[in-house]
Amino acid sequence: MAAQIWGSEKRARRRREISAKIAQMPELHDSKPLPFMTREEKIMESARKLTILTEKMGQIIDPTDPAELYHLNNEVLGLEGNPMALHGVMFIPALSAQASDEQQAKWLPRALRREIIGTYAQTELGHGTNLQNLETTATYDLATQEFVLHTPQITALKWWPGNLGKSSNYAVVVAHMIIKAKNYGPHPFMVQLRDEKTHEPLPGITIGDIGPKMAYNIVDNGFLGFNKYRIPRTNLLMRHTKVEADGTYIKPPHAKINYSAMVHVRAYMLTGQAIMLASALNIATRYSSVRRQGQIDKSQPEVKVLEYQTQQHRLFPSIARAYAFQFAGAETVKLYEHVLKEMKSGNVSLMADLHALTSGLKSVVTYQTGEGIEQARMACGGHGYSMASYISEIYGVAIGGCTYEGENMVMLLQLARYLVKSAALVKSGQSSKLGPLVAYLGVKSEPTSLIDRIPNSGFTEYVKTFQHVSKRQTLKAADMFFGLMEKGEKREIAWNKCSVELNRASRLHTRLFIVEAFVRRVNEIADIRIKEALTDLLHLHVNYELLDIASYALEDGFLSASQLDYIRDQVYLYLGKIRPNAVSLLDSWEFSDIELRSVLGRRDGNVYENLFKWAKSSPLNKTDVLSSVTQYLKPMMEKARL
Ligand SMILES: CCCCCCCC(=O)SCCNC(=O)CCNC(=O)[C@H](O)C(C)(C)COP(=O)(O)OP(=O)(O)OC[C@H]1O[C@@H](n2cnc3c(N)ncnc32)[C@H](O)[C@@H]1OP(=O)(O)O
Ligand SMILES: Cc1cc2nc3c(=O)[nH]c(=O)nc-3n(C[C@H](O)[C@H](O)[C@H](O)COP(=O)(O)OP(=O)(O)OC[C@H]3O[C@@H](n4cnc5c(N)ncnc54)[C@H](O)[C@@H]3O)c2cc1C
Repeated sequence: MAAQIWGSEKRARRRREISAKIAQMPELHDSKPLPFMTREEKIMESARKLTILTEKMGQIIDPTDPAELYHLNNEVLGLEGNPMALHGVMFIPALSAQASDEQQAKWLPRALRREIIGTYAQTELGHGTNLQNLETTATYDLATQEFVLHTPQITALKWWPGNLGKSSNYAVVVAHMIIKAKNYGPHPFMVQLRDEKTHEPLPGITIGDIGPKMAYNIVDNGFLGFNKYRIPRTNLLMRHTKVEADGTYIKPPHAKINYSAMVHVRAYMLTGQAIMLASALNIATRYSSVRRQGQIDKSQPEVKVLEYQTQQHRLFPSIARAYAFQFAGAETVKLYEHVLKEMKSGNVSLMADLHALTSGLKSVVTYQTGEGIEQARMACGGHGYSMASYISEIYGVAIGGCTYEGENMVMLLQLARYLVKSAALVKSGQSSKLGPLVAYLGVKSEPTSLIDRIPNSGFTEYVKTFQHVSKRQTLKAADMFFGLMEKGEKREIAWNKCSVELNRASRLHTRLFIVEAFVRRVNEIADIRIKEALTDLLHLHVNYELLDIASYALEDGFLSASQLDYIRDQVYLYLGKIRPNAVSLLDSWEFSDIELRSVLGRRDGNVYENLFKWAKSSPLNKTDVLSSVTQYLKPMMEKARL
């Protein structure tokens, strides 16, 4: 199963080997539980481990393999981030996709050797979503052949970029490029921020940390201002766009090619989200098979809470989602790598499809991951609320994904643009022009669903039902939009008035893609035992998801009430079938105790003894009487007693 999750037996084996090596290297372990550290201590601890990793990485992993590096970071540095999180996630990808060969030769080896630390500085205090209205400017000075970076007012301060505040000395900065008074829109520039020797900010740069956040606090998300700060012309990233010495602008082959670093993260973050969801579920499911509370049959002893159907219903559909996200994520990364290769050689024809797909997936996956993690926390009762479970930290980090890389509503609307264009093709009889991801929009469906009506139909009738609701909602939302415009409404106003319906279409389309990715994977599996376990999970997935969106299929009578009863019964049937496999389905992800950082989710199940040990190690328990008591509470009580 680990081979299915991680992509191959070799990958699963390598992960195991890496974890085993890390287990033998105490210098790479947290020196004390992270929840007991201040933010400064956590940052220090992370930097300490990061430096050792930089030295010893070659002994533990193949540093050229991104999957091994990702695993190493997860184990050693953890999900709260590290001082170089954005260096790997965005800085290097931005340089790789947008810098010319010559620029790459100059900067990439230094970045890869970690001679410099970089980030991606795009979002500003006043604007994040609406990139067209960013306010930082890069004005070309023809006389000196330099760009002058400037922050015209407080809202133009870069705000949020990870590791910008304290760790990075370079950044890819996005600024409006102005040449001879003409604004060419946002472009990426390579900018040195700090002196390489002293790490002091360079003159003309104002920089710092934006303060503590809901989670992810090892990362120093920062602010950055420029006061007429000059960089050479050749620091504009010039793989796709060029500015010649005389100010001549050579435009890129696709208007949005400079957005590729964002698409990179959107494609890769799906597996990251799957891992966080599976981690929280692993903790909650293990704990649920240790925790005993109440009886189902009063004549029997107390049961493990995992025996309760409500507990299973709370956890198992999310287990199925974690697998589904992992499989859909693997497909997306493959597609991204393919499109990136094509893009580098000038073929931009697939960018729109990739953008639409990743926009929808990013939004649905982060939202459902958040839902699943929160359910996992509640499934642990009181102990889930303790930081000893570590689930609240996983939740805080995971839901950041709903916001970064494009706020979810906004990204769903990006997918909706693509769906509406596709709907227009269907309506004008041009279905043959539909891309493969939306081809189903042009296919006539049966008048009613055949779920429960055709024996041994596998998952076909489920997929057709998801296709039907997605198609119907897309065409309905598009009709609403076109109808408003026909009535004379301006395009943008009509769009806003339909946006809730449009986003519903985007969600349904994305959920269909996730179901199909899960079905494709299960169909490929040769090992009969693995196939059987995953088929059960897929049964739960399709039935649970369909029940969740049933109103769309009921409103036009595509599903009947009796079919709905059947679907509901299937959910209960598969909850029971999955129960014996539940812990194993999560243990198969092979998270080590070091990586999970959870007292509740320990592999050995020795929860109570370790909870007590953990509590005793709380800094508050260093003394029996706190100074807050001697200074305030004790005098208050004494006064009251007089
Ligand atoms: C581990 C944790 C790490 C955390 C890392 C987090 C890092 C960050 O958050 S970095 C900052 C991320 N910021 C964002 O994601 C900002 C979100 N905003 C955007 O991406 C854009 O403003 C966006 C896409 C919403 C709108 O862009 P805009 O330029 O205004 O275009 P818009 O007018 O809406 O669309 C124009 C066309 O471009 C297309 N388009 C937009 N983006 C892309 C793209 N990336 N690829 C291809 N086409 C695109 C649209 O589909 C549309 O096509 P059409 O006209 O055919 O329908
Ligand atoms: C943990 C974290 C890490 C980050 N890291 C980085 C980084 O490394 N580099 C970087 O540059 N940035 C980073 N960001 C910033 C992040 O990318 C932005 O916060 C994000 O893109 C959302 O933009 P915003 O803050 O402007 O939200 P807003 O757009 O102000 O969103 C507020 C509300 O307005 C709605 N809204 C906005 N526009 C529309 C619209 N057109 N239609 C409908 N509704 C709309 C949204 O849906 C939302 O409900 C990070 C943010 C976080 C939380």
